[in-house]
Amino acid sequence: MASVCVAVRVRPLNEREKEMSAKVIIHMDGSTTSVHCNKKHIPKGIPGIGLTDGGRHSFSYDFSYDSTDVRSPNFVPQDKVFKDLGCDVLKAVFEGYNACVFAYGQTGSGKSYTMIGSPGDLGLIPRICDGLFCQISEKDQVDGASFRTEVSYLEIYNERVQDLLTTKTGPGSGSGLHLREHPKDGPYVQKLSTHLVQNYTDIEELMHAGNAKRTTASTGMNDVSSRSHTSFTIIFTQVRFDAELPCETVSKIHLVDLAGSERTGARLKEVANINKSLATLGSVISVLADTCVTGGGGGSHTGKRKKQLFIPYRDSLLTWLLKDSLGRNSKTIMIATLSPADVHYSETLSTLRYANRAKNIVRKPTVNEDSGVRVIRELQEEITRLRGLVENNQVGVLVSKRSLVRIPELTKWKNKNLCALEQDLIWRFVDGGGKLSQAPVQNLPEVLNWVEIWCLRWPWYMVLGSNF
Ligand SMILES: Nc1ncnc2c1ncn2[C@@H]1O[C@H](COP(=O)(O)OP(=O)(O)OP(=O)(O)O)[C@@H](O)[C@H]1O
Repeated sequence: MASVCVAVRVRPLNEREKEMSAKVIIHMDGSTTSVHCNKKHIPKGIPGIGLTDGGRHSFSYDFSYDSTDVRSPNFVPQDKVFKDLGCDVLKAVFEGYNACVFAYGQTGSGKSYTMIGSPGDLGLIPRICDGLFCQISEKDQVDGASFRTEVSYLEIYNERVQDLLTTKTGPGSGSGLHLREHPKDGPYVQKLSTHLVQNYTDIEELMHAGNAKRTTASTGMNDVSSRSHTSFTIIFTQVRFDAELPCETVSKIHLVDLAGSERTGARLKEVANINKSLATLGSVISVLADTCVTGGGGGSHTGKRKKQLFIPYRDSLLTWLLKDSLGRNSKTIMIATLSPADVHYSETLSTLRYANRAKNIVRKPTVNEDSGVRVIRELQEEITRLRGLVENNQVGVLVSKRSLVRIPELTKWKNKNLCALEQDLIWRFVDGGGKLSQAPVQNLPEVLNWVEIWCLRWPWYMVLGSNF
C-alpha cells in the first residue's frame, strides 16, 4: 500500500506582488507548512476565510519546499526537488510500476516552473527524462537488459484533447481526440501519436515542439499562463532476465502540468472549464481520501467494501485521464505550488487544504508485467518445481490441470508417442539441458496423467523440439 506523496512548494514574490507591497505569509519548518495571516493583510474584497489561532494554519506534508529566497539557507532549488521526487519516480519505473507527478496550484504559482523549468534551470520533466536515459545506459551495460522508450504529449483545452506532437496537418488532425477506456489497461487517448526516442536530445526536441503548441495567454498573475492541462507521457518497456527467467514490464509515467485555478478571467469559457475540471479533481481526491479513511470501496477493482462511494472520474477529461494514477495502479506525487503573498491568502489556504486531502489517498500499485511473458515465466518456474519432483520420484503429485496449455502440435506429438507409453515406457526428464531418457514405470495411470500435463506444456515442448 502507498499513499499519494504530497509536496508543497512556495515561489519568490513576483514583481506585481512587490509593487503591491505584499508580505510573505508562508513559513516552512521541516515538512510543515504554515500560513500566517491577519485580517489586515487581506485586501478588501478577499474574504479572510477560516482565520483561527490568530490567523495561523499549519499542515504537514511529505515535503515542504521553501523557494522564496535564493539567499536563504533553507532555499530549495530545482535539483533538490528532483532528488527527492524525481529519483523516486525513476526508481518506481525501473521496478516496473506506473508513476504520475502532477502540479496543482493557483495561476502563476510556479507549476510550469517546477515541472518544466527554464533553459538554465530545468524542472522535473527534463530531469526525469535525462535521469531515465542515464540509468538506461548504466543498466544496459551491467544487466544486459534492453529498453524501449516512447513519448506522447497532449493538452486538454476547453474539454478537448489535443495532440501536441502530431506531425499530421489539415483540419481536425490531432485535435478533439477521443478518450477511451480499456477494461484492463485503463483510460487512453485514441489516435494519440507516440514517438520512439533513443536519447534525451530526442525527448528535448519533442518537448520543445509540444510546449510551443501549448495554449497560453496572459492572466492577472502570469504573463505566460498555461491555459490548458498537459500530460507528457513516457511509455517505458524493459526486457531482461531475472534469475534466468524472462521478464518484461511496461510502465507509464504521466507528468502533468495543470492549468492554474483562477477566480476571474477575461476568457470566461476557458476559466469555467479550467475551474470545473479542477473542482472535479478536488471531488475525486475527496472521495478517494474518504474511501481510504473509511475503508469504503468505490473503485471497480476493490473487493469487499464497507461502503460504496461513487467517484466522479468521468465528470472531466482530466480526472478520467488520471483515473488510474489517482485511484489505482500508480506511484503518484502531487506538488502543490503557492504564492508566498498575503494578497493570495485565500487561494493559498485552499491549495493547502486540497493538498492535505490528497495525503489520505492510499493505493496499491502493482508491477506491470507483460501478461504473455508472465505466463512463460510462471511456466518456467513450474517446470523447475516439477523437475525437482521428478528427480525425487514424486511424479504422482504433478497433477495441475489449472495450468494446461492446449497447443494442437503438442497433442499430435503426444498421440504419436503414446504407443511408447503403452509398452510401459515413459520419456522421463533427466536434468541437464533437456536431455530425455527412457525409464520403466510401474504405475501407468499415474504416469499417463503426468505425461498429459507435461506434453501440453509448450515451454517444455520447446525443449522437446530440439530433441525430437
Ligand atoms: N520556484 C521558483 N523560483 C523562481 N521563479 C519562479 C518559481 N516558481 C515560479 N517562478 C516564476 O513565476 C512565474 C510564474 O510561474 P509559472 O509559469 O511556473 O506558474 P504556473 O503556476 O505554471 O502558472 P499558470 O497556471 O498561469 O500557467 C514565472 O515567471 C516563473 O519563472
